[in-house]
Amino acid sequence: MALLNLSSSSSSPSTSLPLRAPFAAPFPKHAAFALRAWRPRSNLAYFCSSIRTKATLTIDSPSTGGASFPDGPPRVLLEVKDLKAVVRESGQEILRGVSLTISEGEIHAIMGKNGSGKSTFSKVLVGHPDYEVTEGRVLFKDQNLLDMEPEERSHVGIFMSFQSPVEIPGVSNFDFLLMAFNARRKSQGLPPVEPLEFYSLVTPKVAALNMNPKFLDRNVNEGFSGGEKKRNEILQLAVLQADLAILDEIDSGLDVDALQDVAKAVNGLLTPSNSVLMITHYQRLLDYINPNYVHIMENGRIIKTGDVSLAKLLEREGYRGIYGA
Ligand SMILES: Nc1ncnc2c1ncn2[C@@H]1O[C@H](COP(=O)(O)OP(=O)(O)OP(=O)(O)O)[C@@H](O)[C@H]1O
Repeated sequence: MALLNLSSSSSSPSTSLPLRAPFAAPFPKHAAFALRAWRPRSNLAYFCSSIRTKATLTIDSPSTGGASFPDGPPRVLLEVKDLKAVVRESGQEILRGVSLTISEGEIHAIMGKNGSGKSTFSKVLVGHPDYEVTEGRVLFKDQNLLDMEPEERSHVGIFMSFQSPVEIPGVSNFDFLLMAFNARRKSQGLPPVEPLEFYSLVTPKVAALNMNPKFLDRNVNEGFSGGEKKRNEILQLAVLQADLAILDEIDSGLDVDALQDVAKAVNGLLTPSNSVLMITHYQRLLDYINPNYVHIMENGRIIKTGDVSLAKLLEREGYRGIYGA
């Protein structure tokens, strides 16, 4: 069992958290879950705008037409087939057969009315305990994701930014990031980094997000405004990185400047081999993070897939326009 050291208010470790124990104290259930859903990667990320022009051969979308791949088609990262899931407690079916394929270097956006199942889908992907998968399959890098514990999912490369990031009283942002970063290193057989070295690693990322460095000393999300929480989520992603970043409404609660900072940071993390799945209600985010594919979810299924013009149609005409299209 991996043991992580946490301090309550400074960067010097003092208490231990058993990472593998499900939702172990002292973190609230969802905080521990969130921690385990992260997967950092040690290589330096770099921006490659060319990924936005890549297309996949596996999704029926207008933007695949005529695509050619001199180096071969991009590798499929995530393949979801006929995924059905219920709320564990009540048995209520929420996902009713979701199918979606994401290849390396692609940005996918999921849009849909309130309650259509978008967040549930993303939470099921990271193994949220509130839901039980009843049918379907999910392969991530050719491995059966559904067989994995949430922690393993983070180790194989999935990060999720939650719609409502949790507060973790008594744990500083810096300690939390360091702990998560070192947990990942441990899973890769690497030695932990010391706080001083980590400080040099994290401060440029804080600056890139236009965050006040004082946020590193504050307890995780405690007293943060909605927008500050969202920036903080992206800081976590920037530090930990992932092969697949699932971003659930990162644009909600952001002012115009914050939206640009966050979008810039996300764009800066993209490489030809990683991917983003973002959930959003609004076209404005897609102006900054340009998706290859836009999916519309309705009643627990993806009912339409297209390019960014689908989001523009939605903005113009609402869901009536989509259903009639
Ligand atoms: N743990 C749960 N217990 C009971 N109902 C749930 C649970 N999780 C999801 N649901 C229900 O499933 C439906 C889909 O919820 P979900 O949060 O996935 O929707 P969404 O598309 O993300 O909505 P929004 O755009 O409003 O965020 C909703 O009716 C919601 O109430």
